[in-house]
This record gives sequence, structure tokens and C-alpha cells, in this order.
Amino acid sequence: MIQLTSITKVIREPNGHPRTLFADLHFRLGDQDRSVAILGRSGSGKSSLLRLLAGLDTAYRGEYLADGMLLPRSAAGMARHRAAAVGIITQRYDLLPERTVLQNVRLGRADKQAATEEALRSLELVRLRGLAATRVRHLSGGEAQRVAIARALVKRPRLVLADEPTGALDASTEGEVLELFARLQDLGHRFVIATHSPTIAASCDRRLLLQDNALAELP
Ligand SMILES: Nc1ncnc2c1ncn2[C@@H]1O[C@H](COP(=O)(O)OP(=O)(O)OP(=O)(O)O)[C@@H](O)[C@H]1O
Repeated sequence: MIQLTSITKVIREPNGHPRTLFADLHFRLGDQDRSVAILGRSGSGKSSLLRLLAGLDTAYRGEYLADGMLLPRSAAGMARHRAAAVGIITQRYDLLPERTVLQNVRLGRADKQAATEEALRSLELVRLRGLAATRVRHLSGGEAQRVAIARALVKRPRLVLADEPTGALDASTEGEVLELFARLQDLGHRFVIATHSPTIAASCDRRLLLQDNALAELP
């Protein structure tokens, strides 16, 4: 389904020195892979890899293929790919606390009626429809996380990228998020999850370790 081939990425450290983040990195997510965990120590580049998969970063060497087609490197081309196929759950959720749950989920959509219907359907999936009119600042951490998931799902993306999705949650809320992810996988969404959580890693079909600038498959 998606494939990164021979990716090399060099970043500049704050002191101006170049640092190789990825060197000849390969990644493949097949149609049969429901969920893949990306593990690795802090600073190894997990979030950077998700940004690259999301098309938010195009400053790398190598190839990114989706369904066998080479993706365009332009910002507009990657934005189209993202809009058609990718949902992103960011590490800090990036919700607007003074807006309602519904407003956060349908954010930025021009057609109000259709956008509202899609957002409500998405909230239904994460079982938060009842809180649609609630301001986000009144939510618990677990509820806010589900709003972030609903927003990522609003365009029914095949690929969902989740960056440390349960980092701020207690163990039982983490369990609820995992159940939700499993349900969403049954509906056809595929997940790539950057995580430090052994529980999440164990729940995934595959585990990849980001180490020494590349990915290695773990047993
Ligand atoms: N475009 C960039 N320019 C400069 N530095 C960058 C850039 N992108 C990432 N970095 C640096 O690359 C390193 C990897 O960051 P990243 O957030 O991807 O790691 P991570 O594995 O997700 O870490 P954590 O587990 O703590 O979230 C960090 O040192 C970060 O500051």
C-alpha cells in the first residue's frame, strides 16, 4: 500500500551542524498490515518519520510510493495525497480549547452541511457524539484524545498516523483507545503508531525499531 525506499534525510542541529536523521531507510506497509508500531528512543526521529509519511516534509532523498505510484514531491501534490488518504493524530492533539468538539472535528471544511454530517459520523465512531456541543476545555484527557482521533478520521482515510497517542493517558484510558483502534482497523483504517508504550507495541501487527538512522523489524 505505501512504501518508502532508500530515504535519506539530513537536518541541521541548533548549532548549525548537519545531522543525518535517516540513512537508506526502508519502510513498507502492506494491505494486510492493520497496524505497525514505530519504536525508538526519544529523538530517534519517530515524529519526523510520521511527518514524512504524512507528506508534511518533502525535504529528503529517496522515494515514497503509494499503491505503486511515486508520490509527487510538491507541497500541493502531497497535500492532495494527504487529503485523499491520510489522517493524522498529533502528539499534543492540537485542539482549540475554546471551540466545541464538533467545531474542532469539522475545522477548515468549506461546505458546512456536508462537513457537519461527516464530523458527526466521525464522532459517532469514537462514541463522542453526545459531547458535540461541549467546549474542548471541559473534556478529560481521554475524551480530548478521542476528539483528535475523530478529527483524523473525518475524511475516512485509509492510513492513520498516530504520534504517541496515549502518552498523556492512564493505563485504563490507554486500553480504551486501543479497543477503539482495533474497531477502526476492522472498518478498514490502517495505523502507523509512534509510541513508547509496550502495551500499544504489543497490540500492533508489526513492530519496527528506529535506530541508527533506519528501521529494523522486531519479532
Ligand atoms: N526539520 C528539522 N530541523 C532540525 N531538527 C529537526 C528537524 N526535524 C527533526 N529535528 C530534530 O530531529 C530529532 C528527532 O526528532 P523527533 O521528534 O522526530 O524524535 P522522536 O523519536 O519522535 O522523539 P520523541 O520520542 O521524544 O517524541 C530531534 O532532535 C529534533 O529536534
